Amino acid sequence: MSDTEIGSQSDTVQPEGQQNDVELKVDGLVKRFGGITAVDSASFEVESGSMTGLIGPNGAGKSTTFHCITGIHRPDGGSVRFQGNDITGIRPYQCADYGLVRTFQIAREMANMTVLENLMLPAKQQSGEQLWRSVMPFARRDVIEEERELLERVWDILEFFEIEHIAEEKAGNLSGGQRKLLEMARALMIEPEMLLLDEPFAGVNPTLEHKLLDHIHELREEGYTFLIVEHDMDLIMENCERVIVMHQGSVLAEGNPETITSNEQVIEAYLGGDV
Ligand SMILES: Nc1ncnc2c1ncn2[C@@H]1O[C@H](COP(=O)(O)OP(=O)(O)OP(=O)(O)O)[C@@H](O)[C@H]1O
Repeated sequence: MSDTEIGSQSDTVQPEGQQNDVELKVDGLVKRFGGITAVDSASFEVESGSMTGLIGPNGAGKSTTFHCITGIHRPDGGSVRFQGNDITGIRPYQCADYGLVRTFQIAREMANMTVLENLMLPAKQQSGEQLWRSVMPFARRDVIEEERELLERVWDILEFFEIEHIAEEKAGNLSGGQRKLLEMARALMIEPEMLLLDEPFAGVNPTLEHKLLDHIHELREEGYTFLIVEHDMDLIMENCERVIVMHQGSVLAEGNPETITSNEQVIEAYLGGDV
């Protein structure tokens, strides 16, 4: 284990050249909003331990697909399987039980909480901490031990993201880039196996963007799986080994960056002929 290793994912790292397992399988996914078919029979797979980019022009259905996978929207058709489990129509709060988590913008009500408090919260919700546990004397030792472990994890994650110095800062006072780091740190508190990142670099300055990318690569080497929606095409092509292109609700192409950038349909539909 490296000093910065914060998860228990290292066991799942695939030796080079070995066929990876499928982590996420989306099959014939459909989501309609009234007369609009936002996701139109989209099918794709994400390999375990991979860094996969999901790209496509505005309105292609990327966010809706994310929402369907993580239970924010209930799909109208198709299925979603995660590590072989059928999670179609899952509730958002159930995702963490499966080890699947997506980053969320820091909600307004969290802005008044410190970075530390923001990190404590998801793990507490996750462990299902209940009031009775803290008032029953026989449970107190457990609670204290749990709190201690939780704080240890919080500080490990703060160190990993190099944001210990802002631990006591209110989330609302952070810069855009620091917020993105906090969003990812919060997701990691849930101890996921796969992270879905929706535009993780939006509004992030180049220095922090590099830092964030380094962290993602480091986590990926530990065995975490990433599916990233991002508008910055170059960034996806340089950092993801696999790219899925959505267009008008469906998957137009899938493959490594080289294949995608030379795919005629992609060039026509998405890149406007300018690769
Ligand atoms: N809640 C909703 N109600 C009605 N239509 C919606 C809703 N959410 C998305 N849509 C529509 O579904 C289509 C797909 O939208 P979606 O946000 O998934 O695309 P996207 O690829 O993420 O786009 P962008 O890159 O611009 O964020 C669009 O036509 C959008 O207007």
